[in-house]
Amino acid sequence: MSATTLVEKLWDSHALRADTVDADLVYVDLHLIHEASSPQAFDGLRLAGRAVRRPELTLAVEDHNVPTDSLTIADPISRLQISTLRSNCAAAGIELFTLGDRRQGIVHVTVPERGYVQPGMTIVCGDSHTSTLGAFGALAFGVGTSDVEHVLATQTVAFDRPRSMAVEFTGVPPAGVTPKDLALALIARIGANGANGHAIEYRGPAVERMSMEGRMTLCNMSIEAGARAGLVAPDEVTAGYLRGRPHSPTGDAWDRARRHWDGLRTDPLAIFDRIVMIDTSGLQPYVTWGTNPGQAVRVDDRVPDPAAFDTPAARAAAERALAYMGLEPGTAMTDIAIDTVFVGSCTNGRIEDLRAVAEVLRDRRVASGVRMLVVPGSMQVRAQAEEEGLDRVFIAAGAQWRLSGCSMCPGMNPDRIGAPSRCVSTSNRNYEGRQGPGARTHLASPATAAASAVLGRIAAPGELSR
Ligand SMILES: CC(C)[C@H](C(=O)O)[C@@H](O)C(=O)O
Ligand code: SF4
Repeated sequence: MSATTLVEKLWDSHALRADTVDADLVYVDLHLIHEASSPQAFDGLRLAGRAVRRPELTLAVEDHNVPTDSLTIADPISRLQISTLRSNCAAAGIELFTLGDRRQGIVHVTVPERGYVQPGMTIVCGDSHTSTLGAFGALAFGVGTSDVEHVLATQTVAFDRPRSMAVEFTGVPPAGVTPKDLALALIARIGANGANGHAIEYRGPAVERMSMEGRMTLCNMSIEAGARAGLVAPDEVTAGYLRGRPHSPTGDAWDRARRHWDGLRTDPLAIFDRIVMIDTSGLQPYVTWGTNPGQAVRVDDRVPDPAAFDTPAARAAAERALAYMGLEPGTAMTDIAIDTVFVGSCTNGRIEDLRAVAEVLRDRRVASGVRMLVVPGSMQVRAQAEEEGLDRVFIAAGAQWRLSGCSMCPGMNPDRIGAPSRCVSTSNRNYEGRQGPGARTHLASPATAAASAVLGRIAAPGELSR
């Protein structure tokens, strides 16, 4: 048998190879749904007179439209989205983590935390950042709403086989350089479309040493490089994370699962369509200056001059981005004043992220005139943070400590910011108006966001080292 990559192994064990049509038919082990992308899918199902094929392999979460300061949904559109999800799930017998439930949170944070996501699985959700779950050595990808309907009806999805790309992170990252910085550095290097059509396997010593939380951050951002999925081969770190979670296997089933997971790796002689190598020992914290995640520089660098870009398209994109962002070429990133800081999202709303923020904020204050929201990625993260006393650090510093949800990441709930706000955000998207009409977003790591909150301007975590 020829040597294969991990993605090929997962694909071959779940896909019916199509000879006559363009796409393969992939069996879905776990289907996740949320209120923002599922209503039309259920409508379609009803119109066609079909039932949900495998409700027990489907899980639903309320996350995009929920408020994070109250259990009451005041906004009528959000209320409708949520009540629609509730009635669809009740009618189909689908388990739902509702607002107020201790299992509620952002789908990509709470579901893996509960042990549902295991190596070797195929997982889809009508949400691009489903790639997060590839951190477990699963093939996890986002699908459109019409695909959600198809999965509900058949437990399969038609999909083109992705091309394979290896991203190898070597070396040891310097202090203050986090998985988010690795992701931003990668996208700055290859561009926001650099991995189009590919599934990225993250490898190398820096990934092997990374926690599951860090691997999820990395896989989450794969989409922002244009990739369809990102994944990491399962290892001891994966098993250590999964052991004892509510839905992890136990007893003999655990032993069998471990043996299965051991085989889930890329063969030594397997060939990737593309390989990118990045030495992490030379990296610094990154922050975006523009309106796509690839428009990023080191925090200690300057806003670039559009004239310096290679192609007319890149020059035009940079000019437009700078106009929207209200920035002048040559300005030091650390001279850019900010008024909002958002810590949270499926990229950086996990416990390690909150610990990193608390470490910076302890015995310090958020600068006057800066509004800072700290929003746990799940209610379990919230409970854990409170057990560790992190909430008290945030509140003492003057930040707001919230319930869980997508919050300020997508501008789809009350946590919106308006023009002319400038926000350092730990989320993953910075296009025009993403966090609210006219809002300007600078993507960065939790540590960078916290340092920026304290100094009232974009700042590197190292500027506040103790
Ligand atoms: C609303 C949802 C479909 C969307 C996505 O697909 O990613 C959202 O989560 C986002 O981050 O923009
Ligand atoms: S936190 Fe942001 S990126 Fe993640 S699922 Fe919610 S809206 Fe999408």
